[in-house]
Amino acid sequence: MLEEVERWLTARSSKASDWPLARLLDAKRAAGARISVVLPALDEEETVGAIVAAVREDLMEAVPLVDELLVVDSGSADRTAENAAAAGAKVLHRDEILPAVPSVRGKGEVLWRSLAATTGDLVCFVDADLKAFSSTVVTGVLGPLLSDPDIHLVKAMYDRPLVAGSAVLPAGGGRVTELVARPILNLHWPLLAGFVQPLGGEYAARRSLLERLPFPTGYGVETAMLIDTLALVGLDGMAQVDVGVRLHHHQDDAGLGRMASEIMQVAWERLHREGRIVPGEEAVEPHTLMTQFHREAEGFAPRSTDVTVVERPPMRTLLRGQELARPQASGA
Ligand SMILES: O=c1ccn([C@@H]2O[C@H](COP(=O)(O)OP(=O)(O)O[C@H]3O[C@H](CO)[C@@H](O)[C@H](O)[C@H]3O)[C@@H](O)[C@H]2O)c(=O)[nH]1
Ligand SMILES: O=C(O)[C@H](O)COP(=O)(O)O
Repeated sequence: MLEEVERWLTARSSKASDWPLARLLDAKRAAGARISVVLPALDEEETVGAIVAAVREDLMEAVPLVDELLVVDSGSADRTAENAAAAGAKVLHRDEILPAVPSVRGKGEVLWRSLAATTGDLVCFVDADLKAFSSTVVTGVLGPLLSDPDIHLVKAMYDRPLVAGSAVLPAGGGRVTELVARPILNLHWPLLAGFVQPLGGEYAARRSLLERLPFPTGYGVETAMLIDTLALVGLDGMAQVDVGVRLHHHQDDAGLGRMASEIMQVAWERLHREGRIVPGEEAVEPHTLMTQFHREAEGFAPRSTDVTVVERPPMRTLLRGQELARPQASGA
């Protein structure tokens, strides 16, 4: 590990219990900051309601910490939107935000759109598939931002059990993190090697940072955010907070393979932008049709999926000079 990372780990790591509510409320009042919590959600009817209810009850009704709670529906076919609204969130379908810009699929797309539909100076993102959720995830990642103006992005860190059938193994989750993202970051951005959960979906940031970042529309969004934030604010502008244990819905191996491809593309693209990959005379673009196999009665059947990464420009460039019509939300 680089010495700088060792120093950063000591200086910029904390625990959720280091950030009690009373301290955050004082800091929020002093800073005059508004706080938005955003959940990106695609077919999360089983879990979204409990997460919304916890944030609403603990951080909006019991105390005035969170000012705005938005679920962005990423095109769900189930009752995600209804359940989120019933639990007390504002709910917007991705197509209702910036309607003049046609939507594409993906998590990064809805995170990007959420910036145009929220007003918080601080924005906290939380995945909508978390089980046994505690609102200390939100207070934890807000803590360093509320108490230190030099911090711009705070990621949650946690243990990652792996649920396999009815068994819950205490570790082993975060397979793409361990097999793809961590090796890439260590190889090419060793300053980011101290992040325990670089891919985690629970983090908070200043709007002033988020609106300056490009957003890959899919699962490359967290990898891009770490690399681009490092370039914009430096390692000391980032922090991480231990929030305990995280249980979530696991994707199958094929889904994780496609996620890994997107993460690799986002990383290669940034190496290219940083001038670290110099193309030969005949540059060859990556082949972005990914072939995977499944067993059928006759043998292995190939299935190809387009894993092309689309990138949205920094929201600031889009909003500049434009009057944004804030969309009407369903639910509270
Ligand atoms: O097209 C999509 C896909 C996902 N989601 C939501 O995004 C969140 C995370 O998606 P999920 O499929 O559960 O991701 P993971 O397999 O858990 O992937 C991990 O790694 C990804 C890559 O960094 C991160 O985006 C995730 O937040 C992180 O949990 C969930 O609320 C999803 O409903 C969308 O809104 N739209
Ligand atoms: O962060 C990751 O590596 C992916 O979300 C996969 O996580 P899982 O192995 O816990 O499903």
